Amino acid sequence: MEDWLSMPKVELHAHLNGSVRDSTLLELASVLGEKGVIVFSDVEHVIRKNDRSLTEVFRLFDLIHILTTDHKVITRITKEVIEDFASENVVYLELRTTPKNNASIGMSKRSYLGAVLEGIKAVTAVDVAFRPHSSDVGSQKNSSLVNHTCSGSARKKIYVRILLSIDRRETTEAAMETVKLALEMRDLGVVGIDLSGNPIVGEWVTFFPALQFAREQGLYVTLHCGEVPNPKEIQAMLDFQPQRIGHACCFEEEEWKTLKSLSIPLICIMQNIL
Ligand SMILES: CNc1ncnc2c1ncn2[C@@H]1O[C@H](COP(=O)(O)O)[C@@H](O)[C@H]1O
Repeated sequence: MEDWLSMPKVELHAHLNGSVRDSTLLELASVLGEKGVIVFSDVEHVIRKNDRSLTEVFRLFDLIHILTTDHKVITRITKEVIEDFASENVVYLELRTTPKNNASIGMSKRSYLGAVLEGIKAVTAVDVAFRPHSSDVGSQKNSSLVNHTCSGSARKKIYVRILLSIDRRETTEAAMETVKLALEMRDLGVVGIDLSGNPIVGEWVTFFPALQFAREQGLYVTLHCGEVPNPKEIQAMLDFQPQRIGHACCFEEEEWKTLKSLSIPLICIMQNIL
């Protein structure tokens, strides 16, 4: 394990709310428990549990979203997640997250992303290089997001890029809003769009217009694909030819062949197996 930890790594499939420390989740749950929003003893074992079915995983995400839906908390978890990956010697981190609208607490997709960006800026334990869109390379915006040491001594450095996720529960309009936000925030390091969420929910036809628009505008697209057997959707996703595909654990032989012939990189196949 120590060899793995010391090795420099790239992390291409980290979901922000899927990477929160258990200790932070328990702390947040305890605060909400004290406020009477949730019953702590009902959720403690859900957080502490290790092996989960896909259904349990998505139930846990619903719980995590109750615990983390607040700008300050989003900023905090972003900072912690980056510092945790850096401490494991991840040198390049693609962090994906689903921008959320929640009018009851004054949260819009834009303000959610703002809280994420604040979290990146708040990292102090390591230097963060947060590359802007190529047209702005070398500009002030870039350097303001890189932490420097006064002494000049070598510090750990992590490159961070953001992907905005479309949740499969979302409508075409909501998906389009996320893509437009990604375009707007491109010079702040948003490099692409991800399609994720519970694989038994939603239809490809709902997300296709937004994903197509993202691609036309030059954003990279990565798709969660084949997490459950769904040959029609898998074919449509392969026809789309995204930059990356995640999971693919229910691919049939022909689908593997197509993936290989199209040279689409596959990421995160182990998550489902483990
Ligand atoms: C197990 N495999 C998976 N398959 C599909 N979607 C997944 C996932 N793991 C995570 N997510 C997606 O990431 C969200 C949590 O992070 P954010 O709120 O976006 O930061 C989940 O709600 C789900 O939409």
